[in-house]
Amino acid sequence: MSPVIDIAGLRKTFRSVRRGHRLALDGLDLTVEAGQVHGFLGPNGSGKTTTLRALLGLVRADAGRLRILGEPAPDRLGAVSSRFGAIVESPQFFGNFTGRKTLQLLATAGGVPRARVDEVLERVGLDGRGDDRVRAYSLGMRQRLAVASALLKRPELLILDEPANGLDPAGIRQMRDLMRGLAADGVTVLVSSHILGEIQQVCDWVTIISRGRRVTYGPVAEVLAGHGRDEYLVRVAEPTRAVEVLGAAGLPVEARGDHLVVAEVHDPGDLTRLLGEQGLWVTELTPLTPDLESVFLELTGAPATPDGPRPVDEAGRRGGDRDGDGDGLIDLGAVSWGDPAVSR
Ligand SMILES: Nc1ncnc2c1ncn2[C@@H]1O[C@H](COP(=O)(O)OP(=O)(O)OP(=O)(O)O)[C@@H](O)[C@H]1O
Repeated sequence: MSPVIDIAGLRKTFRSVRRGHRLALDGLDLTVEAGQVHGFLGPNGSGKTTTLRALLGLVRADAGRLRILGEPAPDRLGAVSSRFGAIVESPQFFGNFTGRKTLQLLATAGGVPRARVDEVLERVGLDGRGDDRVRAYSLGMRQRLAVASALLKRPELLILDEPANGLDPAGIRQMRDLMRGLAADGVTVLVSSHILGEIQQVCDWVTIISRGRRVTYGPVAEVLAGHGRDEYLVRVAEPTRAVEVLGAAGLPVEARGDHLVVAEVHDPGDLTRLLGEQGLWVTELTPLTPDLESVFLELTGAPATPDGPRPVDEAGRRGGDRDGDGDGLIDLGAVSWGDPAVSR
């Protein structure tokens, strides 16, 4: 089966008279197979949003292959537009409308039966709040409303750009549960995020990019294992003497609290034998697996920072909302229907 998203050699340079040329994508590759919950990670400015915008026909790439659901993008997006949903821009909602009314309007515009509105409200956990005005929604609820709108057409693929940005821990957890639920329903999800702990919990695959290029990809567990440094956490009765013994054997060792961290341990049996021969009995021995945060830092040279694109609806609050009362406009294009034509 062909990949759901297949991007190869994608290049994009932004040219501006004032700021000159900026290479945003430098031959980027991204492959997402059906059924994956695929994390798309990279530092600020590494090209994640530009990649997604190019895929959706919102920006024109200079070179490269873009395919979505087997069709070349952007030329044949129309043929598959009913099969995917995307939240890549900042959707703005009209604050005076209820969540339900908002979705009903979007359903009508998209030719979706209105009965579907209740289903998606329930799917994103807004069923109890569907009759509240959007202006009373928290940021997390607005994010979930945006996801609900993208789900109206029962997409088999959902593309989410920074869905957890700006959310508090409870909102992040709800978004995580929502993505897990979608995955359980068989929806393929491509999600970009800076919140790597979340990605590690939710995604089974990951692609990490830096400066417009892919630097690693694969199943999360494999990517983490591939960057392990054979480190072990050791607890031993006489740590000071253990440091001497291990150091003399050429193993890098450092004290961490009342434990030792020993690196370059290819066989943990060697470690227990070395210490045991000196009468130092190991009471605890735990392999240290790197987390996504440390792998990300190692590969990109940059920490994952949370100040990415504006979260859902904030654009409406900042710029599109002249009287400052939280009313934005419903922007059908912002919540992409998989038809990039309306978003341009
Ligand atoms: N419309 C534009 N005009 C000029 N430069 C742009 C434009 N859009 C993006 N860029 C530049 O392209 C590069 C990649 O930006 P992009 O928004 O794709 O990165 P990103 O990985 O999504 O970053 P973030 O996580 O901060 O959103 C950056 O240097 C950015 O400044």
